[in-house]
Amino acid sequence: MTAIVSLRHVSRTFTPRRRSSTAPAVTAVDDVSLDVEAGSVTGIIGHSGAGKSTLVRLINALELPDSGAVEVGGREVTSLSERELRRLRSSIGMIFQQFNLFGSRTVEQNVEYPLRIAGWDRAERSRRVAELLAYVGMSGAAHRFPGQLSGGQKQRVGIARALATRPSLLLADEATSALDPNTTAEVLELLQRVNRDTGTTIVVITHEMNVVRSICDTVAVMEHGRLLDHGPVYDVFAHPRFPETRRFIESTIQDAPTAATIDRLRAHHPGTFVTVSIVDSAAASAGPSAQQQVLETLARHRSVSSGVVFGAVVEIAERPYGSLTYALDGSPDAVRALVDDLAASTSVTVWPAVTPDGDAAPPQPGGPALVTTPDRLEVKGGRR
Ligand SMILES: Nc1ncnc2c1ncn2[C@@H]1O[C@H](COP(=O)(O)OP(=O)(O)OP(=O)(O)O)[C@@H](O)[C@H]1O
Repeated sequence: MTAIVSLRHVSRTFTPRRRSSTAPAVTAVDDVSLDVEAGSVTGIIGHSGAGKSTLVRLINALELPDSGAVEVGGREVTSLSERELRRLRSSIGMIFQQFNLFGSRTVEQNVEYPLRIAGWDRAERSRRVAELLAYVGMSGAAHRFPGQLSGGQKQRVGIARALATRPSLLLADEATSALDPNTTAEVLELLQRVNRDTGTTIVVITHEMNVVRSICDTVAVMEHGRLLDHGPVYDVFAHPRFPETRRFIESTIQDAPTAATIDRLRAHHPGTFVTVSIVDSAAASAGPSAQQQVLETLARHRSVSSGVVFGAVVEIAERPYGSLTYALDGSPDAVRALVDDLAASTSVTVWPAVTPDGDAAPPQPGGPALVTTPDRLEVKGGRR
């Protein structure tokens, strides 16, 4: 794999313009090293102020780093002349949250604009514009003005315009943040199609993990200018190293039942509740039904009866991710042995047991649950 963008220890600090200002300097990007692989869809996720837009401006050379190296297409940006910088900028497609279309020009003229700047002749321009509008499903709106379009349609035009000169890199800065969920899904699908059809590398800047989960194959999490987790999307979801990343994941996926859900389920199901993770285990590649078969076989062997009471499984990067929760009924020793069997290959959460009179034995419902993994045994805290 080759990197189309390579950042090495890049920092950018903004100092107040006026000497008299008491505002502190802000390090918007702080010692970031990151490769964007050619042909990938890479997500950069972070809250407002994390430094995402500054990172984008460093990639398209609208900002230069105070220290570190930014390489785009194999060329170090600080070594480029003003003319080369302009050429680099125009070779990168950009789409924006607020679309940035010319309100006084038609859809067709908006898409044609970068081709004019790049010096394409009239016949070529008109062929290319027709092709692009057909590709984004906007042929019927060629003579309309942006003010007559919905947000989703405006973004389709924005994408057509960004692709006009066939850039190898497309930067999408919060491209779906102004759109409703259905329109967001349509625009993300279009971006994914662009990536698959043309091999264009796409860098998606977002504060929504849902966007990352939908189309990215790699993700970088930013906070206070620093890069936290970074890697293939599935790996970051499966093994977040930072609590901020975990919180982003929880904002898009409920990958296990909450203690309150467990309490509700107990009203209908007896037995010991265990939540078995479908992450990074053999079952993760084979899917939830394979995991269920494994559990049923082990349960029969231990004379424990089992039934699924809750499932939280989604697909990430075309692999299943989440958990299944079972009610296990059998002697305490047999259940314990079964949990040990399961924990040999994946992470297992044992929810507090229930006493014969129906109350949860200590620890109380909502209290700690015992988590067993192949290499650790720990008590997991409180209500989630
Ligand atoms: N030109 C500038 N001058 C001074 N401070 C700036 C400048 N650009 C960015 N900053 C500061 O740098 C920090 C990071 O800003 P940046 O816009 O890169 O974050 P972001 O993650 O894109 O946030 P948002 O999603 O709100 O745009 C913020 O504290 C911001 O105020």
